[in-house]
Amino acid sequence: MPQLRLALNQIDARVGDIAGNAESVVRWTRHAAGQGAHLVAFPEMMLTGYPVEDLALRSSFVEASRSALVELAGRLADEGFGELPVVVGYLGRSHDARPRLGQPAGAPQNCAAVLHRGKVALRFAKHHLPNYGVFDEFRYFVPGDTMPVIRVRGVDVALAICEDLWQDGGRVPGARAAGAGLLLSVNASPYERDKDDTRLELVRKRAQEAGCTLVYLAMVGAQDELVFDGDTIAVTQDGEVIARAPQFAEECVLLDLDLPAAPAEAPAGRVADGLEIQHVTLTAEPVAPYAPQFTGEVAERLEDDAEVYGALVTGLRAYVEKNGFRSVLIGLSGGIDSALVAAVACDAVGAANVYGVSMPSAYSSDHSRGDAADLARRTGLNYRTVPIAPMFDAYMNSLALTGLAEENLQSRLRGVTLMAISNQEGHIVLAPGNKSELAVGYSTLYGDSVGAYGPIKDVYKTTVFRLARWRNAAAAAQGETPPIPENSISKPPSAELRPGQVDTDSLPDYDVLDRVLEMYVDRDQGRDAIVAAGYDAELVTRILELTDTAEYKRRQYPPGAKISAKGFGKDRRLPITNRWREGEQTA
Ligand SMILES: Nc1ncnc2c1ncn2[C@@H]1O[C@H](COP(=O)(O)OP(=O)(O)OC[C@H]2O[C@@H]([n+]3cccc(C(=O)O)c3)[C@H](O)[C@@H]2O)[C@@H](O)[C@H]1O
Ligand SMILES: Nc1ncnc2c1ncn2[C@@H]1O[C@H](COP(=O)(O)OP(=O)(O)OP(=O)(O)O)[C@@H](O)[C@H]1O
Ligand SMILES: NC(=O)CC[C@H](N)C(=O)O
Repeated sequence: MPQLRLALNQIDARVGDIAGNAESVVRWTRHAAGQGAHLVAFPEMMLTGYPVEDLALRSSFVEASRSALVELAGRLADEGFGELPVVVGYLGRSHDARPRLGQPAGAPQNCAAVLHRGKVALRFAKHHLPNYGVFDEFRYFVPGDTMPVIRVRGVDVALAICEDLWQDGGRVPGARAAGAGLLLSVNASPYERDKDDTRLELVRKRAQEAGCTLVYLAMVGAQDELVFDGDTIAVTQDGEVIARAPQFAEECVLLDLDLPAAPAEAPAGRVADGLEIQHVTLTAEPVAPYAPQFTGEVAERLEDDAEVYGALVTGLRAYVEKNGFRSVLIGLSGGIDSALVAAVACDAVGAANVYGVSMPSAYSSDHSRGDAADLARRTGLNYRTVPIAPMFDAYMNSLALTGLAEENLQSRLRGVTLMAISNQEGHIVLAPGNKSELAVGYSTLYGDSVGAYGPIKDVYKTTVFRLARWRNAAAAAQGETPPIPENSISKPPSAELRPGQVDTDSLPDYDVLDRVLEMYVDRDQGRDAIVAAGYDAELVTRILELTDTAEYKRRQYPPGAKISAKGFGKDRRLPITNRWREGEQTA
């Protein structure tokens, strides 16, 4: 039986940094070559990063990606890796896979190529384009119409790109029809809670359908709101997991596989969905001395809270680093939200790069100030106090505000103070709002909602509590100081904008609120369905109305890591100006 050593590079790419990403490909290929790999693979759109959004519509960017691919092929050969086939994702054009003489280069495509002996040996494009949730690929790309198969050391390897596995038809049955011995899919699949279980089931099912071993190579890292959790998987055609990479970590997964020999005659013709087989034999590679060594490791899965927390850390770290910052700034109230954000920030960029500011007003309780200072001591973040009372008094002398206007002024003075320190010292401001608050508009525009990035904007308040407890327990289990003061977790949440204020003055208990919001926001259920699930009709109407009328606030909120199936970003697009009110039509 022929044997292949695969090098599956579960790595990050930076959107728009074509030269830097090409450099990564060279560096990781060098490592793979040193490990005796026979076939090297990189994630979907490795060369450009993913998703490139409207950059795909700009010719200069598409052409830069296409020419970088050709240069990269030459560079790999110059560096001595020419005999090693390298599969790399890039942004291409519709005629790349099948050039048509005398015709323009065509529409943008989500492509991958096999680089070998200094040349682009094969190019192909994603056949199934995702166009739901956060994906808009019909806006940018036209689908690929070939079934790519490469023969490497006597094994026929069929190739696919991400969504090609998620939809029926196309490349999975195509791989079976082409008689492939291995199906290799390169991916950039954004994180959502529990998606690893869905992916595993999918990959198992598709391996059975393809009738061969299936290798699913994932991207890791983050881009704006999307987190890529890794989770590279290899399964046999019976669905047995033979390798699984760790979550949230860059890694070259080396895997030795015994695979069926390809038939003497290369497959040809059309297969599922009319895909035309594009077969390339990568001949005459020297057969290096080979002994199976990497039989596959199955990394332990993180439990649910650890996984969500890992996603928040990965998302924030990538945002800070990829945008050229080193440090972050947070208003510390002593409450749970800012405390969790601070803990995530310390894990993401190191406590030495986290700056916290306590900004007490006349209504700030002693325990709040004490809890903020305690958080700073526990984590080691940089801490200072800037009282807002003198600024508040100056405004009040000029404006004589009352009620909500007076309350919100405190929040806005804190926002201005944070942005002023950000400008002066170069830290980016983190907005501490959670998903429950964002849903019902429980935050002050240009006040506590200022910031560059909202690390917990897709985390419901009940999960905020759970994650805080989990993070403290994880620290205690390792003999470290738990970062979050117990008092920040146990006291009733309060905005402290007027004497004795608590969140439950304006909102239902978070347990109830979050369950209703999950039905409305995450599952798009209507008022009647939610009431039928056993919730008070009046309460449901109020929560839904608050949610509908807060769209304008959400649109002005900073980006932040998506951890749910439906975050307040590209996943949920609603009109701001919108007269539709759930339930009114049945009243
Ligand atoms: N459809 C629409 N499109 C565009 N703008 C719209 C709008 N509707 C109102 N607006 C504007 O929005 C303004 C109202 O929004 P905004 O100024 O935010 O004020 P508002 O939402 O009225 O008040 C802020 C709420 O957040 C609560 N809160 C909770 C937790 C923390 C904090 C904190 O600050 O630390 C605050 C606070 O207790 C209060 O209930 C209006 O004055 C109007 O200018
Ligand atoms: N006294 C304060 N000093 C510094 N920042 C503050 C202060 N009060 C409020 N903030 C900022 O405004 C944000 C919103 O306040 P809010 O009370 O909603 O959240 P929290 O205090 O973190 O959590 P909780 O809702 O559990 O009290 C805080 O997270 C914090 O960033
Ligand atoms: N990049 C892609 O094609 C991703 C789509 C796929 N359904 C996923 O979420 O994993």
